[in-house]
Amino acid sequence: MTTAMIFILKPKKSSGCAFKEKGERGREREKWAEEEEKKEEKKKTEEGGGGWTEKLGETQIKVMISVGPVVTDFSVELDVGPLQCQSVRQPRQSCKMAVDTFLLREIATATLVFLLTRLFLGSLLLLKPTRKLPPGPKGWPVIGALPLLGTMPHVALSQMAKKYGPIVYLKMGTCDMVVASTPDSARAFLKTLDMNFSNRPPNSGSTHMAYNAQDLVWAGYGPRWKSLRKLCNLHMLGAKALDDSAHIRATETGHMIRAMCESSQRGEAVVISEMLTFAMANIIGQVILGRRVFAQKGAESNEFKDMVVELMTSAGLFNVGDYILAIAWMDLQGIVRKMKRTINKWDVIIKKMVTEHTELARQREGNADFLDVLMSNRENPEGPELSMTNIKALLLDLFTAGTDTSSSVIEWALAEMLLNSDILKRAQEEMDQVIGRNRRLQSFDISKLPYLQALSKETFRKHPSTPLNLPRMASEACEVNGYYIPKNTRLSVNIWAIGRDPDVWENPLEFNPERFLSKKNAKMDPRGNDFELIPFGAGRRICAGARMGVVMVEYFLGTLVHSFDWKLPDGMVELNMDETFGLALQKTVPLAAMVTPRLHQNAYAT
Ligand code: HEM
Repeated sequence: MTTAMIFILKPKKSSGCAFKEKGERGREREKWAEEEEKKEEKKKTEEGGGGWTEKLGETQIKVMISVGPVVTDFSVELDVGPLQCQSVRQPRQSCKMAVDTFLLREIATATLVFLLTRLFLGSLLLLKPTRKLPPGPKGWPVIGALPLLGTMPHVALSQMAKKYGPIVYLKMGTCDMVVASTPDSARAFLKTLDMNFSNRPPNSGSTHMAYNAQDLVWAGYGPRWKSLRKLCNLHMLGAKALDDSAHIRATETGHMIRAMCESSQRGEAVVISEMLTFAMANIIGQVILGRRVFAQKGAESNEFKDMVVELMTSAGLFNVGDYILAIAWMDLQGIVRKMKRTINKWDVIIKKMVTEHTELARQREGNADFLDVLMSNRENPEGPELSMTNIKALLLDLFTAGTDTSSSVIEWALAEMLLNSDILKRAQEEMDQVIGRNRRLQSFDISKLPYLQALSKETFRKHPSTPLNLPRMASEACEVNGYYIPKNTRLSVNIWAIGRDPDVWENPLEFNPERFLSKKNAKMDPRGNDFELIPFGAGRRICAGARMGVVMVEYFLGTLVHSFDWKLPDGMVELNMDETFGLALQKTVPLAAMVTPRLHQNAYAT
């Protein structure tokens, strides 16, 4: 009698064009995936697809094979002693049996029948007519549709949607990509198939700008992602945490409007993006590090702003090397070189922040900030441990996503109002009635300012700061609207096109906040529930800072509109409204404007 191990192996899933995950991240994801797989396995066995054995008697086992709805079974008589296991249900589990040569022959036959049946039925399924890819442009040999995207991919993809329909398929080098450009198609991916699209594809941005996806934005859908998101929600971005930091926003806005009054007195124009980035970075600095990161607006804060823009722009570019891995090393567009330069600068800043924070630990005793919380989670027995790299990567996420997105929305809103002074006047009149002119806006006023809320929504619609959402990836092959979506297909949702869709919005190119005062639209929630307006994406990977984003936009925009009259600098007759594409959509020419205080002078004192 001989002893043998029986393994019923599941065919290894193809990795498509995804990079292979390495080290800690890989192991962590594997563990999470295994648990998820166990749950899925049971479901799949019931739905069809797999093979397993059951003990029938002391010397007989039943082998069952299923592919789709078809189940085949046969029994095998064993010329052996008693079996040492009850059943072999999990494909990855092994079961030791004492078997003789006869048994080995039987098992070999059974395995062969299983594989042949699976192959045969599998190929029948492959021929099913439902495996039709969504329509899309043909593209070029080898590089596929990459050159068709140009420098304004959101615009090019929106034009393709007009030609091919709500879901467009593009072969991008060796990778598959689909783009959803209507509310219904976005819902199909981000809500109906949310779980299947809850991962982000690996790319040069996540590798070089997010410490190899060790952050929250690019983390694989797994325990570390869950833990980072929970910590952010509890201590920084959730409703309670935002209420707790209201005083920080109020103080920082005070600094900002006083600096603007000084610019006004000097007759200087205010550069909106510089001013807002300075204020927002200081707010985030106080929440995370317990201190402002810039004492004064100047060279240092402007350099910080340039770095945020650089990071957001290059991380959003379509890098040929991400789609044709064989030539990634050539870095044909020079994107990776630029990313490495930027991240090196960031790394110095973040390391300095963490070192200074550690040195001042004593002063914060009993008054922990967010970085203290993160540090205490480095050896958390109840969750995945956070490494120093995870913490640095998360800080980078929060400082970049937390400043550039909200400030660009506010900049676009002010630019639209400089083109249409009636909107500015109407917003000011509403605030004069509710708040008066003796004090400035406070957080609790916002719920009584429907026009201000409508103004924010209209800006989110026409100028979403993340035009193509952040990319997602299909974990498994699936079907959407009758089209076959292969495993590892990259998904972009054209939020920009949805906001300008004439089938959804009347006169979509017109900037008209009033559209959000009507019954149906007034209730529209930009935080992922109404797919006509999804500036923060939707589903389980929706923007972690959506609540903070809305608060920042409404509060800062309201304060700026209520506190000042606005006009273009003398001599400027036309306002440039061109966009520059990136992860966040920038105004190509930063907005500069002249401001005049319009409240009682005491209102600027605090
Ligand atoms: C107007 C402001 C903002 C806009 C328009 C915006 C937009 C977005 C979008 C579209 C996504 C991708 C969602 C998806 O895949 O479905 C995202 C993700 C994210 N955003 Fe924001 N964002 C804003 C503000 C913020 C703020 C203030 C923070 C934090 C300080 C933040 C942190 C994040 C993070 C961490 C993610 C990744 C979430 C995940 O993958 O689980 N965002 N944001």
